[in-house]
Amino acid sequence: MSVLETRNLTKRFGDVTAVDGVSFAVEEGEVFGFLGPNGAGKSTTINVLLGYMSPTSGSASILGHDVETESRALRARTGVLPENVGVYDRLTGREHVASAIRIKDADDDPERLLARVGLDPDAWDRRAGGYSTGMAQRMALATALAGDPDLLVLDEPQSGLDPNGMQEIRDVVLEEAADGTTVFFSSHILPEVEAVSDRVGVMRAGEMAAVDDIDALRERWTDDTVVRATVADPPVRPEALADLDGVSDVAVEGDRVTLSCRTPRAKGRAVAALERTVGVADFEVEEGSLEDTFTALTGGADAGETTATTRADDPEVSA
Ligand SMILES: Nc1ncnc2c1ncn2[C@@H]1O[C@H](COP(=O)(O)OP(=O)(O)OP(=O)(O)O)[C@@H](O)[C@H]1O
Repeated sequence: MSVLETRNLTKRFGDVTAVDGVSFAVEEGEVFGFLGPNGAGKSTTINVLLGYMSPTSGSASILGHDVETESRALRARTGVLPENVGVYDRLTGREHVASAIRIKDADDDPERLLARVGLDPDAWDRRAGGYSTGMAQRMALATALAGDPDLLVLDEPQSGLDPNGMQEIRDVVLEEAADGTTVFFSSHILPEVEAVSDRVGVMRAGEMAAVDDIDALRERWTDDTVVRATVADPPVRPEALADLDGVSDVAVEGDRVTLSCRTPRAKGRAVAALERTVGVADFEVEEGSLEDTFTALTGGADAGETTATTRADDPEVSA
């Protein structure tokens, strides 16, 4: 069952089309990474999904509830960590979490939730007005977890956190997913998305540029993986290697061979072929990263529509 679904979702602000006919679905129990450069339309999509603003056209549903007409029902089963966390300065962390539990009509223990997100117990009874950004972020995540939601929507959950804090968020996301919670995780921090997501959707200039699982995206969009080997017993015959499935380029210089491989299997085949024929004394592998994928899909972190990169041979990416 799709926990979250959009159909041709469009949101305009005057002349600006922030979200332009976006359709995608998030399935039950998956962690869906939502990527895109600044201004791509991620927050607007999330605001429409949570019923904070109406779409100009198209529709969306969460947990079977229409986001426009049944936003109250869907919010009861959804935990949200918004992009800009607002705190009530005079309330303590404990009071914030207790209030979220009350609103959800749940019976969680506030201390258990605060401990899960790594907020220092010394801070639980201090006013949140004095919290650092990272502390407020942790507290907000604890409120999002109140009532054991079926869907967690996390908008840039790691902003303001140190590496330790980012690791804690990652752990919470993975624990929630293991528990069957569906997680919609919006972030610019690519390694974090890569570490927790089953699939990713990449927005660019209001459109969904691609939706796929991370491995498939990487395979289609990153540069070749490069294998650099020193062989034990030259000379190397480049023709034999170039014939291997998935090997796109071979360069030989004395006992050094550089192979460009389209797929992980091609990499394995190439090293095995070298070992069989001339022996491998040493080798290193340079993998294409998700960073490259992201750049290829969006035309760079700050790119607008005009500089975005597209591939004419990819049916999922409109040029
Ligand atoms: N309330 C608004 N009024 C007018 N334009 C808006 C409004 N909200 C968003 N926009 C515009 O819509 C586009 C998409 O913005 P949005 O905030 O959804 O992108 P984003 O992907 O979340 O970016 P970021 O990662 O920087 O938060 C931008 O061009 C933005 O300027």
